[in-house]
Order: sequence, then C-alpha cells, then structure tokens
Amino acid sequence: MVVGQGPRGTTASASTTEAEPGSRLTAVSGAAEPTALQALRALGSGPRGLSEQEAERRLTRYGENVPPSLRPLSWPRRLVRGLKDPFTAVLLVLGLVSAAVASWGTAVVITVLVAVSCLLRAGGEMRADRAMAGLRDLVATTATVLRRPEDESGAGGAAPVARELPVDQLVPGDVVQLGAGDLVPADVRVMRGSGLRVREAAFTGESVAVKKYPVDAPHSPSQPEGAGAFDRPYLCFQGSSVVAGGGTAVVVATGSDTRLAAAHTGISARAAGSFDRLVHGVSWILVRFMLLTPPLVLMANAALRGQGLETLPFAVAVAVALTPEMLPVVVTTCLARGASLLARDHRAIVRRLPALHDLGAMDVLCLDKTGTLTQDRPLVGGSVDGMGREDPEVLQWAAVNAWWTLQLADLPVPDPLDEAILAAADEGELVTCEPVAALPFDPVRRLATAVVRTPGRLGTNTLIVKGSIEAVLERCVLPDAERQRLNARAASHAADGLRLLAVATVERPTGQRSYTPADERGLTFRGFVLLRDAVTDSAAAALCDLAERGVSVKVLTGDHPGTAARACRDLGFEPGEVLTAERLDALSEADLAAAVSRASVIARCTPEHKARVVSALRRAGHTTGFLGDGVNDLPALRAADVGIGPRDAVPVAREGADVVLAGREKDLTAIGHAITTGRYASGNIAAYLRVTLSSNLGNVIAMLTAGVLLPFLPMLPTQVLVQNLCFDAAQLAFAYDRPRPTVLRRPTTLNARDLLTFITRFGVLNALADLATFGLLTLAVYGPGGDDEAVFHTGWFTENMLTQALVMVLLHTGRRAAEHRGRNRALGPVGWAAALLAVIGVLLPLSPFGPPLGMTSLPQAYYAQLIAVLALYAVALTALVRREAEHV
Ligand SMILES: Nc1ncnc2c1ncn2[C@@H]1O[C@H](COP(=O)(O)OP(=O)(O)OP(=O)(O)O)[C@@H](O)[C@H]1O
Repeated sequence: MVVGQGPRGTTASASTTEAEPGSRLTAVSGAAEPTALQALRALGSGPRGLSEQEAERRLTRYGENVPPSLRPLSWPRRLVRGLKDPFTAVLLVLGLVSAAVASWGTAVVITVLVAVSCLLRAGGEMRADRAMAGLRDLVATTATVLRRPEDESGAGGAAPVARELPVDQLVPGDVVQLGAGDLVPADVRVMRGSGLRVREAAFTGESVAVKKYPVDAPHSPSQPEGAGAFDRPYLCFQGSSVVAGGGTAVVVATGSDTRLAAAHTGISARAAGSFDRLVHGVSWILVRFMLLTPPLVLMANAALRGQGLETLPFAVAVAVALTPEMLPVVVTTCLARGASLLARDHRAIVRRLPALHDLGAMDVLCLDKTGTLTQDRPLVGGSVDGMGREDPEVLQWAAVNAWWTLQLADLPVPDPLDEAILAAADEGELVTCEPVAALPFDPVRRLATAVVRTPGRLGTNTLIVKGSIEAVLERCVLPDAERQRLNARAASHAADGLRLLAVATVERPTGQRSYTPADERGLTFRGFVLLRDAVTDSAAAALCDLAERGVSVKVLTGDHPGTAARACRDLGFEPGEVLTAERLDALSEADLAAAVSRASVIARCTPEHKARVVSALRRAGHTTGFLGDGVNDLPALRAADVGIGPRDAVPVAREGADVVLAGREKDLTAIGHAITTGRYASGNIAAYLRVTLSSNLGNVIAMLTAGVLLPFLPMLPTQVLVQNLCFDAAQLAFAYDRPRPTVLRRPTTLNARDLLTFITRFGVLNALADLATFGLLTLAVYGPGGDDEAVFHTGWFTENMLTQALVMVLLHTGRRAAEHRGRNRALGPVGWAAALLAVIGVLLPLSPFGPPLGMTSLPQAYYAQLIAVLALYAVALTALVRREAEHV
C-alpha cells in the first residue's frame, strides 16, 4: 500500500501497520493519496490516539521530537565549529605559512594558541548551552495530545484522555489538538478543523495565514493534483503557528523527519540583530587588518633592508598580535553569565544568548496594550443600542456568539473578552440556541461569528457577528451619516477608557452547508458592549523606569485609538497624536520610518502592521525590542532585535520570544532588570573590545615602526606570541567585571565605526609610549654601540606587559573611578588580572622560563626610567579617558 510522500518528496510504501517517519505525508503527485482514515491506519493509530504504552515504544524508536538544530553538539563537533571562526581560520593560515617556511617556534605557539582558544570556547559554549537548556526547560512548550491510559489488561483500551505533554515527547501517530496561539508541534495531518488558519512564514515567507482543513480523499477539486506540500490544506508543519480557529490532527513526522529539520531554517532563523551586526563588523575589520599586515611587513623590510622571507615569522607574529583570540570566549561567557544571573535573581529567561546584548543596546521598546499595559481581565460595564440606551439584548447576542464560538472550537482558547461577556450574561438562555457553525475570532478580520438556528423561527439561521467597531460597521447596511454617528459615539466611549465591541446580526435561510467570512455582510447593527480593563499594577512604574533608562516606548495595539490613548494617560504616559495603522499603509518606506519614529501610540494594528512598524524602526537605526503576549504579536516578536514575552503569553508568542519574563505575577519591572543585565553584559563586551583592540593596535604600530628603524627584530616572534597569550588570558576577567555606572544608564550601543575611532585614538597613544621606551632602550640601555639584542627584547617585553596592564586598569576600571570621583577604589576582577599581568611582565624574564624565550635580566636603571615613561603614559591616558568620558 502506498502511504505517501514526505515533505522532502520521498515516496514509500508500507506493508506493515506502521510506516517509517518521513514517508507519511501524502503524495505530491502520481499514485492516489491515502484518505484520512487510511493515513491514520498506516500510522498504526486511530481517532482516539495512541495508548501510553505504544507511545513510549515509539519514543524509544523514533527519539525525541527535537529539530536537529536544537540538539546539543558533541565535543568534536564543537571544536570543529570553533575552527570555522574567522579569527581561528586566519590564525591557522598564519600557522601553516610559518610551518611552510620552517619557522617551527612560531608554528607551535600559534597551534597552542588556536588549541587553547578552541578548547576554552567549546567549554564556554557547552556550559552556556547547558545553562540555556535548563532555562528553556523552565518555559517549555507543551501540546494537547489524546492518549489512552492502559486498562487492566494492559491493552490501552481505556477512553482517551486529553493531556498537556512537552512537545519533545510527541511521536508519530499521536492525535493532537490545535488551538489559536499554539505552535504546530510536529508535522501533522488535519483530521478535523474549524476556522483553522496557520501562518507558515518560517517556510514560505508568506506572512498571511493560510486556511487548513481536513480533506478525506485528496485530489479533490480544491486540492489540485501536483501541488506542493504547502498547498495541501490538510498538512501543517512544525514551526508554523495557529493564528485562528482550531482542529484535531494526527502527527505524521517528528524530530529530524519534519520539514523544519529538512529546511534547516524555521523558527530559529531571523534577521541579524544588533549584536550579530557588531560582531560581524568588528571581525571583518580585524580579519582584513590581519591579512594585510604580513605582506606589509615583508614589503617594508624588503624595501628598506633588502631582507626576504626571513622576516616572515616576525610578520606573522605581528598579525597574530592583532588578533583578539579570546573574543568568542569572552563574549559567550559575558552573555551566559548574565543570562543565568537574570534567571536566578529576576526569573527572566533568555532563550537566545545574543538577545541579552541586544537588550542592553535596545533604545526603543514597542509594547502591545492589552495584557501588557492593561490586565486583560476586562469587566462588562453594560451594553447599549445605537442611540446610547441601555439594551441587555445586545449583551445577550454577544454572549451567544462567545459561547458557541468557544463551544464549537476543538481546543477552545480562553479569550478574556468572551469570558467577561459570558460572566455578565444569563447562561441559561445561551444553551437554548441551537448551534450551526462558528467562524472563530481572528486578529486580521477582528470579528467572530456564530451561526445559530433563529430562535422561534423555522427555516432561518441567524449569524451573530461581534468585533471591532470599524470591522462590524463596515459590514452593516447603514447610511453613511448613521455610520459616522455611530463611530463618533464609539470614540467618545473609548475616550472614557472603555473597550468596545460592536454586535450585529443577519438572518439567512437554512440549507447553506458551510459559512465563510464572505457571509459576514449585509448586517443589521444591534449595539455596543462596553468593557472596562484596569491597567497593570506595575505598568506605570515600568514605563517611568524605561524612560529613565533612555528607552523610548511605543504602544502598538489592535484596540481603538481612543481606548489606547486613555490607557496611556492613566499610566502617566503622554500618547501625543495617536496614529492608526490604516494611515501607515499609504506611506512610503522612508515616510513610514519617520512617522513611526515620531509616534508613541499606533492603534488598530493587525499582526503584520506591528511587524512592519518594528522593521521600520530597525531600518531607522534603532535597536528595537517588542513585548507582547498574544497571537497577534508573533510577527512583531520575530521582526524585533529582541522579542520579549511574559510567561502567560500564548505558546507561539512565548516560543517566538527571545526573553521570557517568567515571574509568577505579571511584573513589568522585570524588563528593567533584564535591561540592566543586558547592559552589564554588553558593557563588559564593549570594554573588552576597546581595551584589547586599542592595546593590540598600539603594539602593532610600535612593532612595525621599530621593525623598520632597527637593524634587528624589536621582539622575537615567540616573545610576541607569549605576550599575546598572557594578555588574552587576562582579558577573560572582563566577563566577571562590573561595568561603569553610565553604562547602566543608557543603551550600550557600540558600532564598528565608533569602535574603530576609539581604538585608533588610544592605539596611537599606546604606540607612542612603546616608541618612547624604544628610544630609551636604544639610547640608554642597549646603547648606541650596544650589541645585546636580548636586553632590548626583554626591556620591550616588560614594558609592553606593563602598558597593557595600565590600559586594562585605566580604560576600564579607571573610567569607573573617574565617574565615581574617587569612591569605590576596589580593584575588581579586571584590576586583579591587570596586576597579575604586570607581575608576569616583570618576573617572567627573571624566571627559568626567561632564557628559553630569549630573555635576560635588565639593568636596575632601566626600571627607574621605565617607571617614568609609564607615569607619563598614565597621565596622558587618564586625560584622554576623561575627555572621552565627558563626550559620552
Ligand atoms: N473574542 C473577540 N470577539 C470579537 N472581537 C474581538 C475579540 N477579541 C478582540 N476583538 C476585537 O478585535 C480587536 C483587535 O483585537 P486584538 O486581539 O488584535 O488586539 P487587542 O487585544 O485589542 O490589543 P493588543 O494588540 O494591545 O493586544 C479588539 O480591539 C476588539 O475590538
């Protein structure tokens, strides 16, 4: 029996009761596709799902339902991945070049450097991944699955029970229920559905949700022969999200057999965030420098001294000296440490490490209103007709709509507006209506419709439509003037802070078999339901806190502009002129960016509008966050540099978020803590980059200049590399340091261009100190007629280590001290690492390791002169630091 064709287009036949995974989706072309029942049988399952025992057996056989991209990497694979890092790749090339010219010392030191940085990086990443996996488990996503408990005979014949199961425990043949806000947990075939609409943007790039429904016998007219897997309305794929409606479906493929695994993209693929851009920018600047340095050194030596390839080891060592080998380790450690502190102290879970940096850099945070600024526990305040008179019948119509749209859904999703309406209505009367069909709420239509038999009349059905004012009024048969009057009345209620739903009805003859949104027309307006929604306790404090931290807030809501403006005012947040999303549609990309940068509140947003606004803000140069909890927030969460979701967000919003606020109560002040932690991490990363790059650049300039002026190499290649290794190791302290207070007050933006200006300025100063020492050594110690190169090399090695220690202290701890104006003199991890570096710089030449490295002891007088040079350098550096701090 042909079972079908997998998403990757493989056909397979199954003669057993259960086919192989990956072969379960129906054929795209050719042989007849199985009917729904045949597909269930081929999977060895049934409408009542699998027994617990059978599910366990399948879990052992097929493994957990985790896409390969999320599985932990083994040690060897991690090490290999470390080698792909651009710095490591350049180092390896330099190592190979050294080996090729038989410069074994340089080649060995470079190999050690690469091995140490790969090991440290793999170890750091592994620790970070373990911590992240633990954190992710705290907010794991579940699916509603039908399983049959075993009966006494152990046959699993008992009635099925619907229960929540972690998504990774699903197996082929499981029967799952889908509801709005769910993530499709595996590749599934829909068996039953009502108004089911799924967004497959992760695969197709198409942001508009597509309809999904069961097809008993494929190749029906609605399902053209030869269509691709995504055109099959009865197939839903892991990683898609349910935006409306619900259904029951059978799992046809899990784990590595899913389309998500085959596509290697999906839910984790997203546009590069601010962090990725920074790392990419910095890496490529450095890689270019590194590749350019050896040929330059070779050419200079050839031109000035007629030397050839014998200067290659030195040229290679100079390029290596420029490399921040520890960059990946320091960055990963800073972020992982921040993420675990945030989880421990403030119960905010970072699900994607770079997002922590982006939180620190975020300067605009977009929020939805409902459920974030307001409590989303509305209370009905009354219902009125078009003339503003109290009319309980309007509420009753709305309640019948709410009741049957919920009852007819496979997996009813609690909707706060519907719950409020049902709580206020007379329940006894609801069930007396006989249901026919329902079109569940979706945030694009902004409508929900229930069809019931018209009470007391045979032969007609009544469509009860409730939804946003604009969406309902435009479907009502009304003169324009009346429509305007009703809109104005609604606006005045909204300005009082009320949320409004409009209700309308229409009668249709029975006999129509199915209903679609096209039937929501020619309506008779019935009235408004008025609801009150209190603001969240912590929202006012959180908004104030965000403003103090230099983060501007924008509210993007699907609600009425009047209601949104009033909620903002109640929170002490001046909304200014409220834009409606409709107005954005007419704007060009440039005008859109300007308009959304100015506006503080944008109302009547569809999910796509929210994403468009976020993308426009990013294009305008803002690092943009989005905080939302609903199914209408998913595209924006994914479009933002950093998506934030509260713990009680619908599963798709939680899965789409990079940071989940997992505290028990909806506490928005947790965002402030998350931002602080992000700024800590990104502040430390920025300090590390500044210190290490300006110091490396200074050394390289000095070495190149000295190399040209001296008749011998200013430092031996191995000495350059040892010094580099010590300095790099000391840099790890940045992952554990406290950044300066100004870092916490403003978004920590660091772009590659600013960084380049900074490192050039400080690098040149560093080079000047090095060259002063060079003069000192030449004139005083080595002497004009001197011939002991070892003294020169040692003197310069010690000076370099001491200036690097000074740079660490003054560019980092020193900046903090400058801001503290003398307070808080504690050394901190960076201070201690710098002290250790200085001690090594002085003692290494005197130790037993000195002679093998070509070093010797220095004359006493040199130390006194060196102190003078260092003191001058410290004064100049402090002045430059002060000047820079004043400009920040
Ligand atoms: N269950 C429902 N039935 C009918 N209409 C609804 C229902 N829920 C919401 N609406 C209408 O649709 C509008 C948009 O809803 P949506 O869920 O997109 O955003 P919201 O909850 O108002 O705001 P936010 O975007 O801030 O979360 C609501 O303002 C309301 O008028």
